[in-house]
This record gives sequence, structure tokens and C-alpha cells, in this order.
Amino acid sequence: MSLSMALTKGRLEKKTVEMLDACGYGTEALKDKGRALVFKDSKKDLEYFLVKANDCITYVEHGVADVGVVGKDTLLEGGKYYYELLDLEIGKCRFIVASLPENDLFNKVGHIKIGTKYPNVARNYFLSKGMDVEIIKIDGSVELSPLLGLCDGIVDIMETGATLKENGLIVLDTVCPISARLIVNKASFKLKRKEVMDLIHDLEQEVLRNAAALE
Ligand SMILES: Nc1ncnc2c1ncn2[C@@H]1O[C@H](COP(=O)(O)OP(=O)(O)OP(=O)(O)O)[C@@H](O)[C@H]1O
Ligand SMILES: O=P(O)(O)OC[C@H]1O[C@H](OP(=O)(O)OP(=O)(O)O)[C@H](O)[C@@H]1O
Repeated sequence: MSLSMALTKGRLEKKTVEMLDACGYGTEALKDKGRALVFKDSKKDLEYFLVKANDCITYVEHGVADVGVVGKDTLLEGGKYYYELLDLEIGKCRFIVASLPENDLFNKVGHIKIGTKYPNVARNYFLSKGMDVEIIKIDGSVELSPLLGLCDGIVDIMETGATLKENGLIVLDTVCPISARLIVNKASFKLKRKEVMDLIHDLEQEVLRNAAALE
């Protein structure tokens, strides 16, 4: 049976395609893609489509995609009707809490405002600290919000730390590490078990090879 795979476009796209390539999959169409969004694997019975991160979960939950590759950040923010079966160990970064140095929100008395693209992650984090904060949803350039006084601090993704540094923000805490995960539709896992397990096995071998290469 054929498998359909939702890939998160953007930062994870190239690394995911490289992994599939290294596993011997036929991903040429994904590399020379123009404006197309659906691609057939040239070697395996597999179809790919490229979507935004949140939509990856939606397609997998609805069974339109049997499997998907999406960041743990997106999984933590929303969606739950899927199995998360493999850490691909690509797209590594982390969720952090940051602020201007003079705005140490953990020692602030009174109302605290947090800017973030990830309101659920931020709310859960501060609840776990016993702090009642106001969450302000921001869609991008989150680092700008404390600079302009919209909020006291942010919960955002940090990879190299360059964006924080260039904007004079400091890390106050790490919420959790992030990496890309393989998620699987629950029905597909039953009905296409062999195909899904073969894919997981192939990717798992590549995760191990990548880890060994780093040692
Ligand atoms: N430095 C980083 N910043 C953001 N995401 C990163 C970073 N490094 C790895 N990632 C991972 O890549 C995924 C996709 O990020 P990307 O910025 O391409 O899309 P996005 O968050 O939907 O942003 P945009 O709206 O700009 O397309 C994230 O969900 C995260 O898992
Ligand atoms: O630690 P760094 O390597 O600097 O990376 C972190 C930055 O990258 C992401 O933003 P992105 O470029 O996706 O733009 P956005 O703020 O518009 O989402 C993230 O939200 C940070 O701003």
C-alpha cells in the first residue's frame, strides 16, 4: 500500500529531504520543485506534500497524510490525535524564556506580560512555575516585543542565539529542547503497519548513522 507523507516546509524541509535521500528514497522532485506542492517518490511507493508546520499535524490527524515530519515545538503547541514515533534529531533548537537584562521577570512583582508565537507552551511553562502571567500572541519577530515594551519577556525558539544577542536580550531559562519528529496517523499505523514500520526503520538507521558520525 502506498504511503503519503506531509513534510514541514521551510527550515526543516532541506534536512528532511537529505535524510530521505540518505535512506535511498527517490526525492529528486522535492529538490527541483518550482511551485508544485505534491511529489511522487521515484523509488518507493510514497507521495510527499509540503505544508506549514501546523497544517502537517492537521493532515496527519485527518488521515490525509499517513505520516508527517514536524517540529516538537509545533506538537507541544497543539494537536494530539497522532502517534509520535521517532525523533529524527534534525532541526535542533530549544524553547527559551528571555527578556532584557533589566527586566528579570522571575523577580518582578505585579502583572507580567509574555509575548510568544506559542501561547500554550508559554502558559503551561509559567503554570508549572506557579506564575500567573498574561500571554500576548505574536506571529513573528517575537524578540521585538520586549524591546518596544509590549511585554516583559518572551517564550521563543533559540537556535544559535544570534537573534537574542543582536537585540540585547538574555536567556532566563530553557523550557525544553526541540527537534523534528515523525508522527503517524493512528488508523494508518494499524492499516499500513508494514509500510510505516519500514519507513521508521529506514529513518531510524539514518538517525543512528548521523549520531555515529558526530562521535
Ligand atoms: N532557528 C529556528 N527558528 C525557528 N524554528 C526552527 C529553528 N531551528 C529549527 N526550527 C524548526 O523548524 C520548524 C519550522 O520553522 P520555520 O521558521 O521554517 O517555519 P515557521 O515557524 O512556520 O515560520 P514561518 O511562519 O516564518 O514560515 C520549527 O517549527 C522548528 O521545529
Ligand atoms: O537563535 P537563532 O539562530 O537566532 O534563531 C532563532 C530565531 O529564529 C526564529 O525566527 P524566524 O527566523 O523563524 O522568524 P520569525 O521570528 O518571523 O518567526 C525564532 O523565532 C527566533 O527569532
